[in-house]
Amino acid sequence: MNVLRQLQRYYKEKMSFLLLSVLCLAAATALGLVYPNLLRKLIDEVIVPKQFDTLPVLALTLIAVVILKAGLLFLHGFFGGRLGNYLAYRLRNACYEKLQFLSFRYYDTAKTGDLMSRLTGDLEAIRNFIGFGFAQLLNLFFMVLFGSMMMMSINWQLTLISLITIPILTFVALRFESKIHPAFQEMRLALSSLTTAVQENITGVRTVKSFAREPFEVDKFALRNGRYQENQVNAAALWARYFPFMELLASACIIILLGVGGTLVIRKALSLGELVAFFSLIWYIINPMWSIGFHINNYTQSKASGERVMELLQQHVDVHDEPEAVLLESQNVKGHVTFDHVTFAYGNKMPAVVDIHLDAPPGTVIGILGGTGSGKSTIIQLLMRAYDVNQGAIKIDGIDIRNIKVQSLRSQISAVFQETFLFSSSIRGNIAYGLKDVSMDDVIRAAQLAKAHEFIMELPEGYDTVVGERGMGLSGGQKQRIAIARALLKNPKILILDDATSAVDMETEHEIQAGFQEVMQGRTTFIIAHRISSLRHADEILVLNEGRIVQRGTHEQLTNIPGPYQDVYRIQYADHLTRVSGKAGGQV
Ligand SMILES: Nc1ncnc2c1ncn2[C@@H]1O[C@H](COP(=O)(O)OP(=O)(O)OP(=O)(O)O)[C@@H](O)[C@H]1O
Repeated sequence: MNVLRQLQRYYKEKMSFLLLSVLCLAAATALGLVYPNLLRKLIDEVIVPKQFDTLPVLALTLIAVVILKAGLLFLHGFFGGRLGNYLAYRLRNACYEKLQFLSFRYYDTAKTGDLMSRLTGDLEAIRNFIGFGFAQLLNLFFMVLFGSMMMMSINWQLTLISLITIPILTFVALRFESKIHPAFQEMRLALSSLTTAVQENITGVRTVKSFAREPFEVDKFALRNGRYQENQVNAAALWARYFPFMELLASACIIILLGVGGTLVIRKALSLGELVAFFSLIWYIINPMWSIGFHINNYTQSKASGERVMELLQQHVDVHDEPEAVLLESQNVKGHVTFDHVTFAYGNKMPAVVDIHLDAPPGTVIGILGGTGSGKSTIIQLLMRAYDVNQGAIKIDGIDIRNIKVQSLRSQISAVFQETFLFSSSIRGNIAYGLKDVSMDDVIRAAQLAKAHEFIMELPEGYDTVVGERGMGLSGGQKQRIAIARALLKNPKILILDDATSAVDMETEHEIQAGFQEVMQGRTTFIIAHRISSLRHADEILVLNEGRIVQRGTHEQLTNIPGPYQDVYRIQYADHLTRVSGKAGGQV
């Protein structure tokens, strides 16, 4: 019950619903005991002595009991439903909130399909158990307790003899529980691997098709589907063995009761009415034993689900606000960024960046150039505090970013990445993402600066055009321009362009950059680019190799000294340089 106890904090305000639901069910169960008593009275006091005058009273009592019991069962369902849905609602919100605040480190390895199945299937199992299963499991106990007490009051010897197989039933049920629980855990894992396969396939459908990997994907899915099926079959085999055995034991109870009870009636040690009442009461013991498997199964499923949901909710958030963290007020932030000998490694890997040292006073433009995997994006990720540095410190206006509230830090930074994510909403909504009270004029101005306005106006519904999931229907360059407009509209103190213009042609890039010059006055900008043309106006350019800064300086300085920057410059400007030197040669 440990995990279910942990879940209590999500429904403790509605604990009264749980109590009411259990009470109503227990009362309905207790009321059910009136039936065998009525039967006994009917046989012993009406039918056998032929005293029919009490029949109407008995009939009316029966009707009243039926109505009352129905009312109690309704209330059990009502309170249970309210409780289960309240818990599911709270858990869903809590999980979603957790997902928002979990750090990038978690998402480096998280699987979308697995998370989706926690938020759907697992939550549903918990909702069912807390809403109904728990009360019903308790009710089994009440049924056995009330039933055996009543039977004892009629004839305790017959009760003990009839219930002789009950310990064996309990033992079998508990053994079954210990086997079905791991089987269910396996099943849930297999299901989440199945949903992960579907989700990844849909997300990466273009890649799959372009590599003609459909047959491979089908086989991969079939393999996982096979594993899921195998798990289902294993669980079904457990059930299949369990049920006949339980039936055998239950039937043994009935046979013993009929044999011994019948003999007692013949010897007049028991009345016929008592035997019939006994026969009806024994189901108060057998029925719970029958369904104990189902309820235990329900319990184990929700326990496994609870563990998976709690595992998500208890994930450590490694980037979080320190108690004394300060809030950055937009109007006071200058945007002075410093990296003080920063070193960082992802997990146990080799450091991705080593001893990075830089000073970017407000309004400066820092260019970062380097080969693939040289650590350019890592520098940016660290500045946004996606990860905490291992050594050194990053400061904004002299404050270590670990001492700044994460949200207020990120609200001062706008980043445009190489890969643009667009939400399935209108273009206007995408540009104004995360901002409140933005006027249409501001949205248009940002789009104009990002050179997106013209193509947006050509779309069927202009700024109200709804883009498909992940921006389907737009070209890579168009998506990038929308992302740039989004970043510009935020009006940040620090702007990061991480290969942000890689998907637009040189001419558009030039135009966008001209726009940047205008809006980036007084803002600190980091530009990561592979094209020298994007970096040449930077105040300082850092050249990275294997996580270390191997060259730094302005474009003019770096082109004049031999080194990687000059090499890249020569390659990218080969045509231009040949033309220039050709002209110079001709003139000589
Ligand atoms: N989330 C991550 N988890 C583990 N290792 C990572 C992660 N992101 C990057 N790395 C590793 O860190 C190193 C630096 O990566 P980074 O993304 O900073 O390079 P980059 O210079 O931006 O490359 P590119 O130009 O290809 O984008 C690489 O060795 C990369 O494999």
